[in-house]
Amino acid sequence: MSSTTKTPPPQVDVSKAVGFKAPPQKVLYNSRDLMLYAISIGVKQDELKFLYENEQDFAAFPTYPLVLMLKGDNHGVAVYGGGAGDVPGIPAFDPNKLVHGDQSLEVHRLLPLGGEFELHTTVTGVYDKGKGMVIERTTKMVDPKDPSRPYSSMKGSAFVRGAGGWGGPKGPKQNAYEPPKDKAPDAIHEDKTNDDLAILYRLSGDYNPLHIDPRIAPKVGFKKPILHGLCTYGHAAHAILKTFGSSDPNAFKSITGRFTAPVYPGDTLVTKMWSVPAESKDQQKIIFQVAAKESGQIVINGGCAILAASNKAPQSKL
Ligand SMILES: CCCCCCC[C@@H](O)CC(=O)SCCNC(=O)CCNC(=O)[C@H](O)C(C)(C)COP(=O)(O)OP(=O)(O)OC[C@H]1O[C@@H](n2cnc3c(N)ncnc32)[C@H](O)[C@@H]1OP(=O)(O)O
Repeated sequence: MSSTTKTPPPQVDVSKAVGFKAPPQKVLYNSRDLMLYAISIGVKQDELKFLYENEQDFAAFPTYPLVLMLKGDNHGVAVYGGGAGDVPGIPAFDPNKLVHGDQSLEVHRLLPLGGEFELHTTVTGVYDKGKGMVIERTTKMVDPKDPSRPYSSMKGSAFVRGAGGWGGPKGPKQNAYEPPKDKAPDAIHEDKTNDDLAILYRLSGDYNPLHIDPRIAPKVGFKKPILHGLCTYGHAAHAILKTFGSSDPNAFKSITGRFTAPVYPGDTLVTKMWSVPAESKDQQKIIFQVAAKESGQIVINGGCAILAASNKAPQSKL
């Protein structure tokens, strides 16, 4: 006879978890990794600089460092935000219940075309959201020979569904960027994704089975494997840089956004962009949202990117 028992809330010790510094994580990549990433975030042959190593201005797409946090082939398997019990004070949990929550990236220096680097990561927040637990990490990508000048800073959160209710802090409210009221987007970029996109994107290094294994996704409430959040995020970053930054990697300064609903491979990603006054005259500030056309759901909300100012008109102004 079967009986249903409610899973007890996890025993979380915030004081042990927050401030925990993970051991430096060695990461490496080469130009092939950069090209694979670029093609899987929707870059096409009209921007060969991200796809062809013989182009004079061949460059890394600026959001590439985000991939490194989850690049599995450095470890055999990637560590999904603490699921393996690698963070003191957070008991191991089912990694399939984890989804990517929020993400931001700040670019400090142009990325080299390859090499060996280190990620220095600190757990900066653990929150009880009732329906789930949020684990926030802040990571710097550095050259170990020159760690005082990081290439980028990244803050990301993992949302562990069903792991809330342990009486912990709720955390700060999201600093959500809202599109200006009553103003149509300045540009809209549509990307029809391929049904097999998650299978391609995972080769960048995030081998999470949630994105490929049809036996796992339904067990955790998805009708089929979902797309990697960072793949959708890359599509948005690409739409923004292409439209407002003339595809110049030097123009990309920062990006932030929250994953609000799952994307299924094959969905059409619709990135709406609003150019709003920036804090400095050297910058452009772009508020953005991404929706999946098929479900009609907003899949990235509260988005904002900062680019260097440009005197060129947006490429696909409506
Ligand atoms: C460094 C990080 C590394 C992470 C590793 C990632 C590995 C990858 O392989 C995994 C992935 O790529 S998964 C794919 C991308 N992510 C998704 O698809 C998630 C989509 N979002 C959802 O499903 C829901 O918003 C959901 C489920 C997230 C929340 O929905 P609900 O349960 O309905 O919650 P809601 O009622 O809307 O809000 C409750 C409280 O939670 C906060 N919150 C909501 N969405 C959040 C999110 N996305 N991130 C962080 N916090 C979030 C709300 O603010 C609310 O809290 P409060 O009351 O304090 O405001």
